Amino acid sequence: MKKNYSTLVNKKEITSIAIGGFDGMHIAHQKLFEKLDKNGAVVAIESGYTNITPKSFRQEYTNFPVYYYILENIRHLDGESFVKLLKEEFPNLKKIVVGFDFYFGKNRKYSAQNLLGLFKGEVVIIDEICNNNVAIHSRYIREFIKEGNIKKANCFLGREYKIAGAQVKGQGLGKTDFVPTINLIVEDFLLPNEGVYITKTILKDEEFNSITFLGHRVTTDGSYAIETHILNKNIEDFKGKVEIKFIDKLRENKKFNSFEELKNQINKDIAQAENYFNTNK
Ligand SMILES: Cc1cc2nc3c(=O)[nH]c(=O)nc-3n(C[C@H](O)[C@H](O)[C@H](O)COP(=O)(O)O)c2cc1C
Ligand SMILES: Nc1ncnc2c1ncn2[C@@H]1O[C@H](COP(=O)(O)OP(=O)(O)O)[C@@H](O)[C@H]1O
Repeated sequence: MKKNYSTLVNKKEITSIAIGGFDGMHIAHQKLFEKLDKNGAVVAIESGYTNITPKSFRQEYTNFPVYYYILENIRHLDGESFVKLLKEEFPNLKKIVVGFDFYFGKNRKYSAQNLLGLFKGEVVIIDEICNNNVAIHSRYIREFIKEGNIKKANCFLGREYKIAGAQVKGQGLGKTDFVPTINLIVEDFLLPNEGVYITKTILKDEEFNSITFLGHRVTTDGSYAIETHILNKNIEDFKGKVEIKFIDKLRENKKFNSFEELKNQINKDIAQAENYFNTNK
């Protein structure tokens, strides 16, 4: 896990910044961060639409401190005022790093190229970063997650897609009729589509191999649930924060004619997940 800047470093010490939305903190974003010096910082402009790394979750994926600015508060600025604001915020700023498609100011009128004339310091513009000729962008990662294409999403992220939530009470059926699961409620994060996933689950900083079901429990009460079963471990009444890292999708959600059929399928899912973990140690 990366640093947690609960108290951010003094902005006067910052000499370089990377600017953007940075939802996902994906591979291309990390390429920008590589151009920062040791007193670098990430300036994350919050659009309100971030759902891969929502709110303050971006800090987890970089060692540089992340400063958040609300897009609504700065989108009206002209080029000079935007650069002036950056200079006021970071008085010792010497270098700005942005990508080829960075636009800012009123009506996104100003481009990365305009920064070269506006900022009296070094401006680094990163060329488009691609994976197999496809540009890496958070909008594509969102599509992959939504369609359950976790492998592709992870490939663009450069890590496993992770969501966080809080434990909630389930139907109480898992333990007796199926397998025990931790049910959770997730806010802000984009959820993969309905189905069964090979996952890792983090409980109180400890990571466990797991299998996770997301979807409407069409075989039981029909309600939407996110529930994770920790493999080969008995977890008694866990309460608190739950994090889930997605590895791959196993199958779609399905309605079974009996609890017994669902239980048989769940056992098969578990065997498949175990097989994955045994062969990918
Ligand atoms: C690995 C796994 C796969 C599951 N697959 C399905 C499914 O395909 N269809 C379905 O209706 N419910 C499925 N469920 C959800 C069960 O219906 C659920 O675990 C059960 O209703 C118990 O819920 P509870 O934990 O709230 O008591 C699955 C659960 C797990 C753990
Ligand atoms: N594929 C990429 N190649 C180069 N730079 C990129 C790429 N994706 C984003 N950037 C840069 O990273 C910063 C954050 O961009 P942002 O718009 O938040 O990313 P995304 O396009 O993934 O949503 C911007 O300066 C942007 O120009």
